[in-house]
Amino acid sequence: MNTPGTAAPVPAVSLPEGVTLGSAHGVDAALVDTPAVTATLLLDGAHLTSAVPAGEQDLLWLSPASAFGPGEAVRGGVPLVGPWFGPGRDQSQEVKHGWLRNVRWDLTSAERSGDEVTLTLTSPADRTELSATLEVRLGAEVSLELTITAGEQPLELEAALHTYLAVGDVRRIEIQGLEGADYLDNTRGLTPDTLAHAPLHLTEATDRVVDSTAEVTVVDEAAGRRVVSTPRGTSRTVVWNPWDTLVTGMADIPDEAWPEFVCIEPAAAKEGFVALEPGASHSLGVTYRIEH
Ligand SMILES: O=P(O)(O)OC[C@H]1O[C@@H](O)[C@H](O)[C@@H](O)[C@@H]1O
Repeated sequence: MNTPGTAAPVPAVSLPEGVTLGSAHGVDAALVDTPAVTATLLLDGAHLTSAVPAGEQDLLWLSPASAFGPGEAVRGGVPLVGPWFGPGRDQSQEVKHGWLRNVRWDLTSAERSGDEVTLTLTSPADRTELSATLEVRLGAEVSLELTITAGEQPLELEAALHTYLAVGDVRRIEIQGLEGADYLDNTRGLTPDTLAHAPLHLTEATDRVVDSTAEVTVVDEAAGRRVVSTPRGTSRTVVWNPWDTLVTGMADIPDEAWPEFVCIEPAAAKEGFVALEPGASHSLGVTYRIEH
């Protein structure tokens, strides 16, 4: 077995042209480079940290101050949240957002069709309360599908794809698709509220669990693009940015970097959790498309 960051891991699966196993940020990673896309996926947390469709800027933001390595929660990209969200529905969990992002995953398949690559990873077998599979499709569009299967006990599953979308300036984006939806405001102790019947513009620290399964479009004038986020198998969409007020308490985001991202998180969270009988599965996914 390799020590992360010292040598390329030996692939247990055959890798198509355009996919290599190597190192990124000092840890083991699957690296994708085809005419359609370049991407980096860390095996710690099955964490997609970069996805650059040809001719585009990175879909994803990654903090220059992020930690990397076994057990670390990477700041940016697409952290996998689950099997609970935040502190859990009863607020009792010490590890925020669950453990999926803190464990090492196995790359179990890498396939290429044309210039599109699909990577499949599985959660470690010693976590028996559930097994999880992440399928990441990388091409002109970027798609993730997280499937969770309960172990021998019923599982009240919360999960999210905690995507950090890179934006030109979060103060100038427009978020379309959530108009009129109910939400819980996590900056006000989960107070229930309702979004206006108008596109959303962020003006302050925002942490909202929105009761919506709709497609969301982030209109990013500063970057000259729109990012369309199409969720599947979700019950909620979380919108988060710490702004200048909350970023000061976060060691892994430089104080001046908060305008560079918005988290739009397809989720099954809070009362939108999924009740799984032993052995039953649920899939939650999202597809990203960049438009001009
Ligand atoms: O710092 P973490 O654990 O990655 O979480 C970041 C944010 O993630 C969001 O999903 C939560 O709604 C926020 O409350 C939280 O602050």
